[in-house]
Amino acid sequence: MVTTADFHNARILIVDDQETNVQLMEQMLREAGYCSVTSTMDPHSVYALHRDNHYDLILLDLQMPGMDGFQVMEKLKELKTGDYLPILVITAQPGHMLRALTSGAKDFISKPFDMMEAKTRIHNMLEVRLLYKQLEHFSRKMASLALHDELTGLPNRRLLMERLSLSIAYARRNKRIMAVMYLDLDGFKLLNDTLGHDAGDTLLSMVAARLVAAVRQEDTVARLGGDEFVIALWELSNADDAVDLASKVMKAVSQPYSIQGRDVSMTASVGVAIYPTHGEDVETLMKSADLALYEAKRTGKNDYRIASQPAGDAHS
Ligand SMILES: Nc1nc2c(ncn2[C@@H]2O[C@H](COP(=O)(O)OP(=O)(O)OP(=O)(O)O)[C@@H](O)[C@H]2O)c(=O)[nH]1
Repeated sequence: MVTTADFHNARILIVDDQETNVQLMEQMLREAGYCSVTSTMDPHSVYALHRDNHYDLILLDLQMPGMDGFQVMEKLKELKTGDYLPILVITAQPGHMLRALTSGAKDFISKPFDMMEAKTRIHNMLEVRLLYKQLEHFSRKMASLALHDELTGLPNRRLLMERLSLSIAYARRNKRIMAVMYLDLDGFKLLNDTLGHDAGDTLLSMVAARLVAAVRQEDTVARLGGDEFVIALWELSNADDAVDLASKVMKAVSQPYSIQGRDVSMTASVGVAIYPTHGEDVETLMKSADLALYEAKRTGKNDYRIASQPAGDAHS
């Protein structure tokens, strides 16, 4: 829904070579409650102004010397943002209306204009533009939610799988090694039970930030849900790097936390699987890392284990 505040804060640009017209329009918009109104008398500046300010409405005079409104609209199309161009043309020539509409204008106001009609057309156009922006924002959010964990903002399982596939393909082609690190917090349930779910959420977000800080930018830190995280290590120089990284990640997690004014300690268990030794595809690598993690948990937690063999071979 578009609120009154959205309307009042809408960014409006007036483009007219006649100062009196600009003043009249500015006054009308100000009286109607619009707070973010700017103007230009130079049609050549509209392209750069809109590129930088993303106006919600451009009130465009069609007859201007040097560059007319039609040329301004052509130029604006070069922005190629796939965006809705919010142009309302103002013209004294009835013959220009159809041409303006087919050139990209969304609506028009005829000069001399009736105040009420002009205000209503401006309001209606802004409503469409603001709804369009909300829809865009919403669909971006939905797309991001489909691939990210809402609490921590980290990639979710789906995005992790995509990144792992890419990482394995890269390692295979370049004859490199990469690794999957599976991490699960120790005794997280107790923290939830004693300090509450909100404190648990805060800790999960803090752990996420520490994991991201502990690895390289090209690595992927994902949250699978609950207190389970997986790190896809894009490329390793040698298998020993995985051991160093497991220690580094565990150390990062086990630094004290301050949550709701209390000092909280937490540790993690880690299982590591290395491509190609412990698996040559996503599924086997994940399974190998999971089994190694299970081993670290079983033998006392707060420790890491490197997989011993590809997951599928464990039962053979
Ligand atoms: N605060 C919070 N808790 C969650 C969330 N998702 C899952 N949990 C809780 O996380 C806990 C994870 O359980 P476990 O991993 O089995 O518990 P644990 O105490 O860490 O056990 P170990 O791994 O054996 O050390 C459960 O209590 C879940 O209810 C969440 O988004 N936020």
